[in-house]
Amino acid sequence: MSSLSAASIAHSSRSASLAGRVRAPGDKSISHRSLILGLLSVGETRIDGLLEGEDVLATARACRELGAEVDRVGEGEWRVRGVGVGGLKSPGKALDFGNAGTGSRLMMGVVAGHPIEATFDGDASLRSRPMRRILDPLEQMGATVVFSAEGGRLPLRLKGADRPLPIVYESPVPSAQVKSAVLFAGLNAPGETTVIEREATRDHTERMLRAFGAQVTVERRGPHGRLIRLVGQPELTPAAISVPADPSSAAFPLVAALIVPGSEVALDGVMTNPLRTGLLTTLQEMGADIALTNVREEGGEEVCDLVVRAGSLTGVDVPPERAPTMIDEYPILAIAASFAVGETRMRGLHELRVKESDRLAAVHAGLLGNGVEARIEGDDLIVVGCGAVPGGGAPVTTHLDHRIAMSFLVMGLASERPVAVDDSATIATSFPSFVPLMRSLGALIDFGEE
Ligand SMILES: O=C(O)C1=C[C@@H](OP(=O)(O)O)[C@@H](O)[C@H](O)C1
Ligand SMILES: C=C(OP(=O)(O)O)C(=O)O
Repeated sequence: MSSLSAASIAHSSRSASLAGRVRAPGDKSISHRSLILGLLSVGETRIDGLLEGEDVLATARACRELGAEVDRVGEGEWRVRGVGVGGLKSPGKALDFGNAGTGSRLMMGVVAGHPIEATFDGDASLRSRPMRRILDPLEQMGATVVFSAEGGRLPLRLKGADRPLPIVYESPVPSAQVKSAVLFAGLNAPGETTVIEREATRDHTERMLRAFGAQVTVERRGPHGRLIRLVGQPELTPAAISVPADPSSAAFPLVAALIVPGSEVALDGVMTNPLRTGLLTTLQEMGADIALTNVREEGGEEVCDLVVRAGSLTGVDVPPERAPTMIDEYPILAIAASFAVGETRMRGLHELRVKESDRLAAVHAGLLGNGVEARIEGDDLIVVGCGAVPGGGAPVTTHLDHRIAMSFLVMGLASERPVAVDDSATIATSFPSFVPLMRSLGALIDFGEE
């Protein structure tokens, strides 16, 4: 362990049964979009339950640079006084999005639809991620890349279109970020902007645009796809947004409760938008004891309280078409799968290779190191659970990836020996309260080497 930087090493150790009732922080996707739609409306948008993670804070700073007044008035309570579609100004300095794919890509769409210029930058992880998938449609709409690193990567400077063209765009990748960037650019284009997706991805942009007064229609297209139409140049009116708890963050205490024997944990107000529930479906197929109680609506989304009890799990086959509904949850599913009896095959995970890290490789390496049999076949990850407690004991390299850090810290709560991650600071990008929340349930997580 001596090769790891001491500052943010963390480790988790085998814990007694977890118990309690907690609420995961606000949804990251909705938090980014709340600020951006606030910027694009005229008047005051009031946000409650905003995720105050590093990724979202970078979006808040970018909104200020582009002309909005953005104020924090209490814990998770924010006010945005926007400038309206068409009213943005060029930022005086580079927009630094840190680790955030969503913030940077959605904001590229916003800038592309305005006659302004902005430089986008980020950390080493974000600088390595592909941006061509976003730049291709935005160039078709009239935006220009003034400069970029190799392959269209960050840092890059984008000049927005003087008169953005409404386009019909069929995305070659299943990505809510691509869809949202095109729709945000289309807001300032005359006429109808259309996005066709072969596989439906999270629809928060569509739902929230409607809540802010834009005309958006959605049709089914093929067995899994959708066609989305947006009428450009609306006057967006501010909305009051109550951000529901993030299912992608709730996934960590959820899986911890399943694998630590004797646990019973309640997770309050978890969003159950059907395009985000792939992990719940999969865990239930594995035999997990998860009750969905008190189903209700919050902030235009269905939410419920989950009651989770530890128990045995069985390996399953996860079909590729489910990937968009659980794309960020595969690392923690792989941890659940290592405690299950039998093989879990997760199919069609090519998109995992271009997240904050190559998650397919990072998960595979972490599992092997900690004594779990796993293999990669093409785009599939196969985890061979033997129904027993994994050995643990090996340090995990997180590659600036918050979900790798949290997943392996969960693994250590039920492994024979502690599991350490080399960088827990990265967790603050999406779940700054992860360690205290997990400790409040009884999880043994500590900083430094064990
Ligand atoms: O639109 C969003 O809020 C997100 C979309 C997904 O990315 P892709 O669009 O690259 O699949 C997801 O991985 C990310 O955490 C959040
Ligand atoms: C992929 C993720 O986020 P982003 O693309 O916004 O960096 C994530 O949070 O798992």
